[in-house]
Amino acid sequence: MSADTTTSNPNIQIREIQGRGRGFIATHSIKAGEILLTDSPILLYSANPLNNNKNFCSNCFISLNSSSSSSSSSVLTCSSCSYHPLFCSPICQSKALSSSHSPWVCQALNSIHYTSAGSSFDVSDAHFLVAAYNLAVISPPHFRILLSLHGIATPTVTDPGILSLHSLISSLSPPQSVFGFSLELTAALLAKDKRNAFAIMGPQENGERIARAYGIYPKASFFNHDCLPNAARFDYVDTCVAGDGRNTDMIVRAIHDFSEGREVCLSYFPVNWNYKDRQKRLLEDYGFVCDCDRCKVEVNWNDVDDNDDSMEENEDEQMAGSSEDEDLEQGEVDFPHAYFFLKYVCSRDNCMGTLAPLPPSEGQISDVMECNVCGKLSTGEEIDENGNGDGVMVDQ
Ligand SMILES: C[S@@+](CC[C@H](N)C(=O)[O-])C[C@H]1O[C@@H](n2cnc3c(N)ncnc32)[C@H](O)[C@@H]1O
Repeated sequence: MSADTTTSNPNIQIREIQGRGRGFIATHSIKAGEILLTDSPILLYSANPLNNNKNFCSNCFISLNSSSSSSSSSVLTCSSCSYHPLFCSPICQSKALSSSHSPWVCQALNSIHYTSAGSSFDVSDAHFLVAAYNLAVISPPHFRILLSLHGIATPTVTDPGILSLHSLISSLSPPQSVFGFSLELTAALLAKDKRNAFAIMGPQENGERIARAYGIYPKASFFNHDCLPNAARFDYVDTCVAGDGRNTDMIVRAIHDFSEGREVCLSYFPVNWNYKDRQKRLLEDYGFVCDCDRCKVEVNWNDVDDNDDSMEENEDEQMAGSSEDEDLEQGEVDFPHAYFFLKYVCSRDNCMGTLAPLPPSEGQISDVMECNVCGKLSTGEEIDENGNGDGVMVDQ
């Protein structure tokens, strides 16, 4: 099955790249902050479907306390559900009841709700499978796209986790579709999810950001990984009009200028992860050994094997010593990518988000950087929403 590899941005194109499958290549020089891709999910499912629904709309995942959503008095529910998913508006309720929360999904999630305590399956994986088998019925073209994404299951499925999830879905009498229902299909779907799902992060009441939902994005799934990415993804789940279906769109922007012919890469996790954790995650969840420029340097660090904070320590050493020419030279050898952390990693405590400039305006690159985790806008100093340098930190 071939995937649709067209994009609406003529400056990037999906191509086959040796040893990396498909990926995005810049077909023109790219400007810092440029919007490279806007993508809508073909499938969304809650990160915590059974316990954490009261704060977010179960359809569009906007915060029910957000100024963009309806007031809490008009929050709607599904009368058939014992775990009470909530909807931010009549539009979301009606969309959900005919798609993501169809009668079969409703019945399946209720059943999972009753059987999940003490069971061996992962509830989030179970919810993904319910959403995916539902997609096969409500939107076969989208299901075909899901099947065309990267990720294959082993020919003989023996993984106890997959076997138990398949038996659970089987007991829920999934609706019939042209794609059928089989252990192989269940395993393939789980592989697609593992390789391609993006977490949609949003702030909780205490300000901490958690994954509210996971989404499969048909175009963004073609971004390969680099431990020093040149693009970053932004989501604005609480800042759009509830029910318009666009607040779960993902926007990918260039972090800095780069030239035609370069591959456009995201980092699949926060860039401050150390070498060992990065390699482990990439091998276990994505099936490859990373040999990017940063990994080629960090593989030689002595403390790579036994120090979990190796990257941070080397970075601190480099920054602390940078006033001395001699130390700087040594730091450049040990950690030539320190500039990335100084320039493109958020300095807010415990944030570690990636910074990219706001989109260029009339060809002019913006000097306002936005953090893709905490949303802080900054230039050299903190600035407010209107771009004024008054020392105010802006939460979004
Ligand atoms: C989200 S998909 C990216 C698109 C994928 N290359 C394709 O052909 O559809 C993730 C998969 O791409 C491949 N990949 C991503 N980054 C890579 C890298 N830096 N080196 C090698 N393979 C990579 C791995 O197979 C990974 O599981």
